[in-house]
Amino acid sequence: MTPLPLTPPARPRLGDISFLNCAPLRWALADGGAREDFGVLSAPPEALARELTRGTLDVSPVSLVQYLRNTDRLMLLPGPVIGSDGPVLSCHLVTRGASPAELDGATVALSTTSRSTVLLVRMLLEDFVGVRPRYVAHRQDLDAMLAAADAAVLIGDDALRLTVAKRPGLALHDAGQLWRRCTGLPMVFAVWAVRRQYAQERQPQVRAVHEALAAAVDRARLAPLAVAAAAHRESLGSPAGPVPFDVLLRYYRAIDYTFGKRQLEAIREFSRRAAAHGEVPAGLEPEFAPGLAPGETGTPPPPRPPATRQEKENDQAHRTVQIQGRDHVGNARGAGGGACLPASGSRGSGTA
Ligand SMILES: C=C(O[C@@H]1C=C(C(=O)O)C=C[C@H]1O)C(=O)O
Repeated sequence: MTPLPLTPPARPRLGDISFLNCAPLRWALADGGAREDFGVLSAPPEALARELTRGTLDVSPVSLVQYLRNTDRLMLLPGPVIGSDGPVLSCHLVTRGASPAELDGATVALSTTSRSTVLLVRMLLEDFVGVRPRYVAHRQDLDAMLAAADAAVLIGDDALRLTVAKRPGLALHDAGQLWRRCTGLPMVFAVWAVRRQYAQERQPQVRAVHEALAAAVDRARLAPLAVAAAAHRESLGSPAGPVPFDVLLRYYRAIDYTFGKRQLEAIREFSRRAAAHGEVPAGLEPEFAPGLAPGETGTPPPPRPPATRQEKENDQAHRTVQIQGRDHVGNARGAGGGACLPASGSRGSGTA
């Protein structure tokens, strides 16, 4: 008879993005009682990617670009993802009123907190609009970024707060919405990745993490009011001030944790474009942890609320784009190079 181990196997060590985009999962893991099954580290995405590749975390959400740059060490969980099928509300190109087409030769400050959105915006500007800005990496601080540059790309709670704060003269261009307009695809900003070695040696643990996350996504979807209330309480502790409850309700209708066929297609499209820019290796194919079949994570999201007049107009504009010519990585793009992008941003009060 094999003796029982004296100590139980170490709990899987999970990363948790310390932004409001993961508040629904924090709430649901705690509410469902699964939180105690894991060791959890909450940190910004770039710190989580560092810890995961160093081996001090086992499974973590990481920026899509960080996954694509580390496929030799990481594998994918087939869900959840942090994505949006349209505006995401928390990943913006911010200008002083300029449209993307007016940024040729301009300086754009790129937040060092982001890996995916900063590359996404560069690809949108260069591949779809056809402008060539100059880029500077900058700590995420909007005022300092706009003092040093003509435009800034920022993500997370700082960007979400901008969609509610009235900042006269500023135009917000939602990165999720721009990508959707230009490609017709959802955007996947972050994925849950597992260390390759851990995925191979600890299949039952990886399965348990995946199941707990899928159950958390389901639990959060069924309780939008409790989720928004919990996120609002979290935001009360921030020096930047609370995010209103109704904004959070809207935010969690925009954020989509689903990992289905369209998200896989979106990852492939992003990866292909990023490779054409020399930012990730060419020819990558997403690889899932052994034993975990890709499929939809959780139940389908609830139907979207009826479109506003503005959204209907945007949609109409998207449908009437004439596809003409090819961009420099060989993709069809709209007439005039930037036809899938709006002529000007929404000034002062955000895109939502
Ligand atoms: C939607 C978001 O997703 C994120 C965007 C990331 C990026 O741009 O690299 C990384 C992780 C996620 O936090 C957000 O932060 O607002």
